[in-house]
Amino acid sequence: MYTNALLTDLYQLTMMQGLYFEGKHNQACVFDRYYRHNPFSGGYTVVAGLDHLIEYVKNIHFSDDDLAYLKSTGNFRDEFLDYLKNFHFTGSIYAMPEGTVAFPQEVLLRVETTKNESLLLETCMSMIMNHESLIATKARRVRCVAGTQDTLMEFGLRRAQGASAGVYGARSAMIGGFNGTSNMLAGARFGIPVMGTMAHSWIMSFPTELEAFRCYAKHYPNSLILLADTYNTLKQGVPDAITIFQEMKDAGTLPPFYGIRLDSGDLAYLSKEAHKMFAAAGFPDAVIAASNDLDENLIAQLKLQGSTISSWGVGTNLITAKDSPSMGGVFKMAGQYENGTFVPKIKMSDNAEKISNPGRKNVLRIYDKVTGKMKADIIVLEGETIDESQDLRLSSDITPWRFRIIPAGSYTVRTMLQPIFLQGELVYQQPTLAEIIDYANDEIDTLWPEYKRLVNPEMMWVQRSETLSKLRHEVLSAEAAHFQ
Ligand SMILES: Nc1ncnc2c1ncn2[C@@H]1O[C@H](COP(=O)(O)OP(=O)(O)OP(=O)(O)O)[C@@H](O)[C@H]1O
Ligand SMILES: O=P(O)(O)OC[C@H]1O[C@H](OP(=O)(O)OP(=O)(O)O)[C@H](O)[C@@H]1O
Ligand SMILES: O=C(O)c1cccnc1
Repeated sequence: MYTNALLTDLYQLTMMQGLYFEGKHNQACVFDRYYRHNPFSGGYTVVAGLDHLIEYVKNIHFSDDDLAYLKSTGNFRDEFLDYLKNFHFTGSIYAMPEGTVAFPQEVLLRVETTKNESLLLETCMSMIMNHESLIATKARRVRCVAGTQDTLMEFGLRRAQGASAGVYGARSAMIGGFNGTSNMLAGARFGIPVMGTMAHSWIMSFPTELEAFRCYAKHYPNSLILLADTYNTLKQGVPDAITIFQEMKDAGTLPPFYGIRLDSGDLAYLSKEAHKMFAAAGFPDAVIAASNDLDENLIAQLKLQGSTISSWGVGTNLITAKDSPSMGGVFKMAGQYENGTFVPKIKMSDNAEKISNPGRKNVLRIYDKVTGKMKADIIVLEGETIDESQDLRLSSDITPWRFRIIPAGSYTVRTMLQPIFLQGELVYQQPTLAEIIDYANDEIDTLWPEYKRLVNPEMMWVQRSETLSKLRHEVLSAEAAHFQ
């Protein structure tokens, strides 16, 4: 059987073989994972994918079939393939927990291990974390406009780009604040509440819509969301739903949660009219659910238009992150050990934004002590601390004339990267999905609304510490000296 060790790019394996024959494969090094722009032109990213990444790292090894395939490509020598037989992860990983809100340029995850292990991890790690963080962020944007009371149902499996995207996307949607999914495999694997209504095919399978509704109510009297738009929503769907609700009310079987789903037409208008009709018939608490290519922008629009929808099915636009379909997280080397000494490394670029930060780093998050809201993130060298009893000066090394003083005693500091693996051992107590969801909900509350708005959000202040700026300047100058 092939394993996920092959879930990588050819060049990682050819570089690994090259380093192996050069005797450099076990050279210790440090890699950082970070990204440069928030997806959806938003103000934040919700970190997700760590659980999946841990499974991948724990299990990484080459099977006989993997090795036979590598040999068959003609690129790899027997001695290297023998070395791969015992390959496993021996290093350390530090990461922001799932559900954390994060910002461009900051280290989301740091890997300290051998060169070859770092190379092998890069592709799959990036794939997992880019995808899951993207979907969690999209879901959070939807939750932010839906408010805390509305129900959000993830309906995207049929439009997902493959099984993995559907299943892990459903889990990420939960981290982003959804209430449940229609995806049964995600429900089974992650314990996510499964939710759903019915398809148009159910309605079309009966001589009349009324019979379709009545039959559904007979089999599922406790979860009764009737799809009301198959023929004519206001002239037939809603009146038929009222007939069924009345029959159940008369029989004393009307469940506490009942209503309709709209899947076409003007959702604002139809929901308002349907609500009026339900209220007039004595069913003011009938739930109105809606779907149809929804996303955070449409939901915000529908709310502005006074829709009475309180349950939203969101599929395609969420599961494919349609308006921002990839997250550009990268994995860059920040340094390596040469003859026992750590040598910080930098990736140069003509584009200043793309020049990487050297060294072993962490992120310190500054919160207002009274409000608990986030004020800034400072990318520091590992081990750097901030004394909360001193004034804190926030200023960027790019625009040093712009600065802000945070008075002593008015702020708290939190270290963002937590140890996940140490010397190959998993040391992280993996939270349950329910715990991650609670944490993610608390995390988003640390942002003022200005950072969460859909359009032109405020950008979180992220800066390098003075020590890191100095190191970066030194490494940059030393590199530049080579070609002067
Ligand atoms: N009041 C509204 N304001 C803004 N957008 C809306 C409103 N009502 C619906 N929409 C959105 O408009 C898009 C198109 O809706 P429309 O009803 O034309 O869909 P449709 O799938 O073409 O309908 P049908 O299934 O009847 O062909 C959908 O994304 C839908 O969510
Ligand atoms: O619109 P999305 O956000 O992608 O949400 C999922 C969509 O999937 C279903 O439609 P589909 O036409 O596939 O099947 P149906 O016959 O059940 O409506 C459902 O009715 C939603 O419209
Ligand atoms: O249960 C539903 O209503 C549902 C599930 C998947 C896709 N669309 C709708």
